[in-house]
Amino acid sequence: MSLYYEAAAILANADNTGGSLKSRIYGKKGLKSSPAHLYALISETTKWSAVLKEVVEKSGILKEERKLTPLLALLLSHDLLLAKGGVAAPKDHVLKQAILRHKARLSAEFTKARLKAGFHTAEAFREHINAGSSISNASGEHDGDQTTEPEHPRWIRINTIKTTLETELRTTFADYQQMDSLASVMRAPSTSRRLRLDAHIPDLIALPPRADLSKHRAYLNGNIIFQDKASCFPAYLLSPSVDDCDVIDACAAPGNKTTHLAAVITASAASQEAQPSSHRRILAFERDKRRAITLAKMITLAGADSLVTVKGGKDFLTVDPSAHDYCSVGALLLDPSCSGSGIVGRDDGPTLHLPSTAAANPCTAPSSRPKKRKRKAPPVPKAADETPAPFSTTDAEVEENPLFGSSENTKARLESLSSFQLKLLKHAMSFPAARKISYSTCSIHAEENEHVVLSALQHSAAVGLGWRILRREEQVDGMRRWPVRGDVQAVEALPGGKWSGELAETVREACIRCEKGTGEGTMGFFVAGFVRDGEGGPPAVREAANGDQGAAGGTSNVEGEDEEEWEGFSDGG
Ligand SMILES: C[S@@+](CC[C@H](N)C(=O)[O-])C[C@H]1O[C@@H](n2cnc3c(N)ncnc32)[C@H](O)[C@@H]1O
Repeated sequence: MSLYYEAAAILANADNTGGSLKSRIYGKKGLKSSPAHLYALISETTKWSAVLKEVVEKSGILKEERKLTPLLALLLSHDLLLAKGGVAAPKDHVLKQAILRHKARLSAEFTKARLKAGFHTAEAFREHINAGSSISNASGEHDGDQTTEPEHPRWIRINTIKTTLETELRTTFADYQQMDSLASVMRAPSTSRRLRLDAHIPDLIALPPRADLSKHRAYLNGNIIFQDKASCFPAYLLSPSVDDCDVIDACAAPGNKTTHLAAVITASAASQEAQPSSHRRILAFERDKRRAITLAKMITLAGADSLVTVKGGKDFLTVDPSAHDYCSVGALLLDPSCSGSGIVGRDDGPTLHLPSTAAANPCTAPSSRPKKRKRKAPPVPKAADETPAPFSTTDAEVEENPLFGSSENTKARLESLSSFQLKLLKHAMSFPAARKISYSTCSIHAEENEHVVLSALQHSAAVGLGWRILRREEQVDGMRRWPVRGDVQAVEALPGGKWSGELAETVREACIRCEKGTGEGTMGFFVAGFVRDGEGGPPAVREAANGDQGAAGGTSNVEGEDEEEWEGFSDGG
């Protein structure tokens, strides 16, 4: 029986493997247990670990059972108390016997913990923990659906390709009350009928945290799309006009920003009485073939097929900007793979709470059992009271956390990501007719954000081509009004940088940041816009194009394919 030993070893992560829990389990060679079983056991145990820690400590079993490490005790007590099939081991197995000896005591402590948390039934307790809620408001202070801390709202983008805000307010949200403040929505129970029209992004609404519309017809038919507010910034900031002709989404899957772009373009064409689909295209690149399939499905669901051409399995960096097909590309949206450090629920996902070996049942005598162990127990990770568990199990699609590991790993990873991101940005700048670019990440790290922007701005090719930052006062209304701007220290701290004074302030003001965990209800995010002034532009270039026009500056970085891997889609939903 290796399940519990294998699960403990994975949790301990002694070899410091990077990546999400899922990728670490499924990528591990030579496992005896089923990866699915391991994953379920570890994630469920982690979810319950705050409760189980207390149960294990109060029962005093760690003092009595020398075969049990804190990790094994957590995993086994989880299965004993909560798994349908109980402990998954033959009845004479040493671990099963060790935990079963204390079944009555553990069950009693578990019931005490439930009652202390204010739940009169096991089902209610289970629901509470499954909803990702903590037990910090225990001790009888449990307040039902009402939460005390602001949570992340459920952001809904109205898909204006298929419907309108007014129509949805009249139908899908007919029985909802429009609130004056986001706070009153963020603090409301998930089932409450409250909404808030967003103050910055058109056609975006906030619903209470965890509001579940996933089975609603409006969601299933693509009239509404779940998309974090911050994730709506890039397409809105870019706001390509009819004059911008074709638009590239360089890193498109799963397609939140592509479909938003399509909606923005459709709206701008309607306001200018132009026909979007007859002249304009969105070219959506996605180098991962599997993810390109998801992208295509999302585009169809959003009703954007006539506008979007999916370039599935195609690496944007290998595209020749001077090729005839791209001569009318006037705007590019770049939302490359990043560390994902801004994603809500990534670093603050389920935390593993380890029972302390020092905690003993005051009624239990210290163990006199022999110390000899047949099997070397896996090393014990730091208790999560000090350090969060190195993974998040919040989103099936967002499954890499490349920054897990030592600080050297983090530094190296950030360097590799930012050099990939810069390469992508410089490549985008080399499209001959391009006049607008938006660059975004769901990272909170300056290395992936302000530093990439500044490095691009001071790159000779960008300077030669006339690229500059899109200043705050030039931005679309909602972005201009958004209060959180670039980080001053990040701007001034660019290694080897010359950014200070007025110039630095202009760039800092131009950069847009979102912070997670604030009353704004966004994830951590960064976006900046670039523009190029001057003559030319897509229609003129298109007319003049003869298929062999060279890319000015020739910065198409196709050499040395980037080693960067898929880090997960940026939106967390
Ligand atoms: C952060 S996600 C994009 C999320 C997307 N913009 C959205 O809003 O739904 C980055 C995506 O870019 C893809 N990607 C990374 N490098 C690429 C490249 N060089 N060319 C094309 N796609 C790339 C990844 O496979 C991944 O699907």
